[in-house]
Amino acid sequence: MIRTSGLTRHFTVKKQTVEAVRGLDLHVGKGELVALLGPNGAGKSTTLRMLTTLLRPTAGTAEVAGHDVTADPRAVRSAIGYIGQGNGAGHSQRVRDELHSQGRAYGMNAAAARTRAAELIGSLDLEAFADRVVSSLSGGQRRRLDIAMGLIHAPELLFLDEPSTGLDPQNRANLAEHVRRLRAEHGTTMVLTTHYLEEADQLAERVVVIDHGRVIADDTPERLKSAYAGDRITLRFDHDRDAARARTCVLGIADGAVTDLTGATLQVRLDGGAELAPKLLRALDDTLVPVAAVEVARPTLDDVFLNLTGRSLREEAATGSEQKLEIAA
Ligand SMILES: Nc1ncnc2c1ncn2[C@@H]1O[C@H](COP(=O)(O)OP(=O)(O)OP(=O)(O)O)[C@@H](O)[C@H]1O
Repeated sequence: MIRTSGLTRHFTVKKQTVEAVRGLDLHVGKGELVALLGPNGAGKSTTLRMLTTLLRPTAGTAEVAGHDVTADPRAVRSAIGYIGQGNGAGHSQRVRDELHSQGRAYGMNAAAARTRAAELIGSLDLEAFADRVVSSLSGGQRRRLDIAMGLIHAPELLFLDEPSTGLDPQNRANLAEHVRRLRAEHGTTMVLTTHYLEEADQLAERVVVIDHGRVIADDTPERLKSAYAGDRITLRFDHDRDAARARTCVLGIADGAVTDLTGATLQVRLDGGAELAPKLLRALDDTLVPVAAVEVARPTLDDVFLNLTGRSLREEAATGSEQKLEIAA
């Protein structure tokens, strides 16, 4: 469905070159559900914009739904759906009519467009404002309308750029449900970008981790976690010196463990943490180091990102949204 080779995009800003996407090789097969995961500015949207023909690559090639994005952008566009970050919907029409017009623009007949619009209004929970004009909707309501607009012609390949941004947890769950249904009922191939770790983890079968315009990992969430991040055991003590002694003890018995000591808290990363935790606690007990609390956590995709880059995606996402709020204010 998608095959890129050395896909590259540069921007020139005030005589400086920004290398937004650097030599991306990506292959997405029919029916796959792939998440592009990465921090703000990693190059996810630029990649999507090239694949959907909104932006010309600086170098490299991309074939989408059997057509070259540069040589045959029209054919690409008619085969795909795209739900962007901005809102594609106009302002003066009612929600229901907007959806209907979008269906007609994709060549659906009036009856089919109306039926499909009604279906999406129901499944994306748009009923309460289906007869209001678009300009009167809140940000979250517009987001849901954008999503319905992208789904109207039931495309075989759907791109979603940060689909859940601006949605409350309830609507995020509705969207996830809708995405799953599209897969199950129509075998729709989907590529979405996100910096919600949980979304990538729960929804995608394959996660492509992007950082500074390059793919740094590409696999199922489970395999990424087992390859790049061990379980995390957090041990808390009453005194800093106990934590330091515990670290020596841990390193003595857990081969390959990575430890992080902060005051009276010791974090230990290792494979098979759940099985090793009782052994660790027994060893600490034997060496008379009293443990105040212990917690074992399975790795997350954030641990994967942290291991690959030394940075936390969660923190970067938080900083990014703060920046956005400052700009908005
Ligand atoms: N039109 C543009 N002009 C100049 N620079 C751009 C343009 N679009 C993107 N960039 C830059 O390219 C880089 C990649 O941006 P991109 O929007 O693709 O990242 P992203 O991973 O989608 O981030 P986010 O999660 O914040 O949407 C960033 O440094 C960004 O500032």
